[in-house]
Amino acid sequence: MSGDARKTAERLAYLTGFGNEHSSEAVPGALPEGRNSPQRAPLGLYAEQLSGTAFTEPRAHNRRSWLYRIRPSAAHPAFTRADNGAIRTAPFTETVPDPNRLRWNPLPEPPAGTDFLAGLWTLGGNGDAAQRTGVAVHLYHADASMDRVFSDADGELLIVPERGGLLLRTEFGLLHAEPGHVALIPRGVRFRVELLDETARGYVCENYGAPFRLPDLGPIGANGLAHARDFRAPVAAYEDVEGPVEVVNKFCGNLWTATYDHSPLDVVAWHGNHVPYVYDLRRFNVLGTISYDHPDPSIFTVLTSPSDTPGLAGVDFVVFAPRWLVGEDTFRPPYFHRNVMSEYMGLIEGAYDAKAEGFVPGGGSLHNMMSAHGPDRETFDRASAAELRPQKIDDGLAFMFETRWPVTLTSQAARAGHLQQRYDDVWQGLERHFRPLH
Ligand SMILES: O=C(O)Cc1cc(O)ccc1O
Ligand SMILES: [Fe+2]
Repeated sequence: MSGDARKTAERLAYLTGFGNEHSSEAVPGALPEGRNSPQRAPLGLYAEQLSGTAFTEPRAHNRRSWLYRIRPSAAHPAFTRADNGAIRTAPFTETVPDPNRLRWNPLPEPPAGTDFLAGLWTLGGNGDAAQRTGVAVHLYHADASMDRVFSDADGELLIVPERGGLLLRTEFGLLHAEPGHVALIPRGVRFRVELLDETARGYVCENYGAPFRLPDLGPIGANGLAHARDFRAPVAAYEDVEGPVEVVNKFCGNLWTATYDHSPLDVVAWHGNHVPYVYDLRRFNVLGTISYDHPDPSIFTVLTSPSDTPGLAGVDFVVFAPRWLVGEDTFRPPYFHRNVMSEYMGLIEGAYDAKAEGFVPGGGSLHNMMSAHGPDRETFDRASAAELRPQKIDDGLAFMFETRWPVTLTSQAARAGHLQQRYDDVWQGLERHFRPLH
């Protein structure tokens, strides 16, 4: 934690727009004009392409950036295996998939000196990182800034801070994320997390699949949900540091480490669309009913990672943001349901309208494929009797990672002391009210 880091974070400039062909140079003239790879790159820099999608993927989904750096990334010593800590990767085989409704309290305090990487704790996931399908759900709890640099070859990282601001120093420049924002680090991008407060806590969706993109809007029209212009990418900023820097690389489930003789955050200029970004969830344009019934929460999708079946996401990132409820003759909280998709939910702030108690900021719930869930008894009773005036829900910020495949727990999540033992009880006492007319 440092006051300087906070000042730096609060003064950052950004490039705006989702998926744009951005370009940025920290030193004038560092970006070549009219070509990507001139015979000699400007200012004695090395040109390097970073591909987040195959060269040949459709233009609309293609992600790549060109980086102009002090040393080429190739100039590094061999990686050797490092301890994986509490990080686990798909395929998840430590436990059998569990059909029960599950809920956790927040992660316990980390040992002093725990950085973001050491503080990552995997709850579970699905798919297979090496096949580039599925997700992992992680939580983190850290109390120290990273000295080392991390990159994840297995997937992109959607970081959802719940407590404590973060300064993300990336190859592309700096990003600032506070609770209520999300930050995305694309596959393979090197970064370091500095804490802006005493501790930092939150959630991470590691997406092995297709990069998150904005959902199509269909009949909604050209505007609404998350607006492309609200996504902020960094401007180029580089470290010119000679000297030992530990670089940790997550590859097919294992951490590997190498000590470089320079900082790999040495990109002086870049252009492209495979870039990190931050987004303030409070900018989400929440749409919902203005007549009756509770819309499906797909209406709250911020970002989606499509799978190979149209309409069936590898994972959707969904936010339950402050909004008005005005539905007439409508049970307004989330309905009872069973879903082919699997739902991991977390809470960034306040409360969630389907749960009166027990679902707390920093905690999470898992409602796996077809598991029956919905409002707890207290919420059901209250909402069934409520007077249906226009009502503002403005005391909470919850989110969901909704995935097409069941989430299998790690053994640490299945055995965790912070796993709630009696979650099923929230649906106890939902009495029968059935009264046949004769
Ligand atoms: O609370 C949940 O389970 C998430 C959810 C919210 C909602 O508004 C409708 C369906 C749904 O799965
Ligand atoms: Fe649900």
